[in-house]
Amino acid sequence: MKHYDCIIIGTGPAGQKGAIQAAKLGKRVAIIEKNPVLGGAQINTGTIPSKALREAALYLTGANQRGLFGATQQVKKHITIADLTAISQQVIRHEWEVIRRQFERNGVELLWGRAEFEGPHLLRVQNADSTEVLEADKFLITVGTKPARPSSVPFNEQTIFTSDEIICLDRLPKTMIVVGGGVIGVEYACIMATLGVRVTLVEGSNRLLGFLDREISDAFQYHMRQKGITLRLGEKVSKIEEIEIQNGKFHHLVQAQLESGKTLRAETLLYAVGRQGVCKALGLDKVGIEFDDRERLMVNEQYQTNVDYIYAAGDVIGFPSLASTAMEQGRRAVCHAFGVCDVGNYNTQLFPYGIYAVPEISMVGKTEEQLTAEGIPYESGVAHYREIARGKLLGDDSGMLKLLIHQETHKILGVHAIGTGATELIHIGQAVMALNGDAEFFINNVFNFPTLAECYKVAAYNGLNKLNHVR
Ligand SMILES: Cc1cc2nc3c(=O)[nH]c(=O)nc-3n(C[C@H](O)[C@H](O)[C@H](O)COP(=O)(O)OP(=O)(O)OC[C@H]3O[C@@H](n4cnc5c(N)ncnc54)[C@H](O)[C@@H]3O)c2cc1C
Ligand SMILES: NC(=O)c1ccc[n+]([C@@H]2O[C@H](COP(=O)([O-])OP(=O)(O)OC[C@H]3O[C@@H](n4cnc5c(N)ncnc54)[C@H](O)[C@@H]3O)[C@@H](O)[C@H]2O)c1
Repeated sequence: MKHYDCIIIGTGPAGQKGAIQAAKLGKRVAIIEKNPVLGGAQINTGTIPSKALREAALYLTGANQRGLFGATQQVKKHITIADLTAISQQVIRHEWEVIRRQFERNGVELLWGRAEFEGPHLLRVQNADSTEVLEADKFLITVGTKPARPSSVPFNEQTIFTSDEIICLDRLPKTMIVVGGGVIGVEYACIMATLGVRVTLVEGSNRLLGFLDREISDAFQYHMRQKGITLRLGEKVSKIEEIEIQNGKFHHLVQAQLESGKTLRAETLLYAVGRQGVCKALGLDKVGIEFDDRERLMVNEQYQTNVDYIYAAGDVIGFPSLASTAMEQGRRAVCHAFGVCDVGNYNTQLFPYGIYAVPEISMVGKTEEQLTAEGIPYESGVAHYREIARGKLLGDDSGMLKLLIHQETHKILGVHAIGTGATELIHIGQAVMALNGDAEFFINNVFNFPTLAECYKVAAYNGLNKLNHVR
């Protein structure tokens, strides 16, 4: 029987970074993957495909150029699904290769098959050709999640689908209903609307992306409506079915019945109401680990499950369920497993959110609503892209960046941005916050010009000027 120092289950971002970290510590490490491709949701169905589709849509339609050059910059008149998928497949293939080479270079053994615990320290790996039982001192479970697929929804992969299948559509529909206004729902609604698809988005709560600062989510909802997206907020879908109507000729449509009595019809429907774990298949009863009703695992601050030699990281442990945080969790879990304590301070509250909608949104730290609820005195400082030279050059007149500044200490408590480059811009604020910086940092330092980073200066002036009147 082969023996390893560490076995990692799943090659998504949490597994990848955990495996490389274990190899760098000189450990004998194997990583197991049940799918025929590497990279998990990050590379194959989630982060990279959706972001590649977004880039392709923005480029081919010229949507990111319109402000400055007018609406005539469309690169291609009739955009086909083949144009879009060609671009994302190219990126996906490149990413597979990057991961494969990283494993090879670092001596990580890659084994293909479905992993299942057989007993303490024993894991069975089964594929179409063979079954093998492996032994290890430590394990890291990074099996991720899959889209929720209730049996009441008649999924057919072509007109009623989840985010796993949207990237395999064989044609661009004229109309789409998106059920769920979480990050997946809003990102795809924006991409499709950019491509000229008429989108109706149904969200159960009264507001999209309720974790965002209210001013930003209000601005975003305005943008979505401006793009022609119909928002049905505070509405729940009670029934989804395929129907056939005769209107001169036969049309196959999808019909969504809302609890309020409304009926929606479209050519296609994306169902994006959250994700579900895959722990049932792991044989966790053999090692004494339990999971919750959504098949998520509980871990402590070191990412240990209740069985101390079995760790878990990434989406399988729930919030915040991001590729970015999954990578760091995987690395930290392995460091702890092998007694490496010097992994640097990590403020688990201070990770950024990047939402690749159109426009981009990003945030780090607290929102105005949270600070108010916690009784923390703050002032806001705002910069609008239209008053920043780089914003004008980019043709983005509606972007903005907001700093939340402590009224007494001037420390930065939160940064919120919407507009071009928001997901990159946020890291300047994140670094200043992590280093316990204040608004004066932005005033007293010189930034490249013209850049969007100037927003930080303008927002700091704006906030500090307001505070001068409070003294
Ligand atoms: C549409 C979409 C867009 C997203 N966009 C972003 C984004 O822009 N930014 C961001 O940070 N995050 C984004 N995410 C979230 C991100 O993709 C996930 O947080 C991340 O992939 C989780 O990584 P993971 O390693 O935990 O699991 P996964 O990436 O899900 O990988 C788990 C792997 O484990 C394998 N596996 C499962 N069970 C077994 C088993 N029994 N044996 C062997 N292998 C097994 C699976 O096949 C899979 O390859 C997005 C997600 C989706 C769905
Ligand atoms: N850019 C990014 O970082 C990014 C992008 C995509 C996905 N993700 C990750 O993927 C995970 C899953 O995303 P998601 O959007 O599927 O889930 P989610 O849980 O974030 O959102 C689901 C939404 O559906 C709504 N909903 C539920 N039932 C409904 C019904 N019957 N009718 C109408 N609305 C209903 C909920 O109110 C909720 O707003 C997230 O946790 C996120 O972290 C991240």
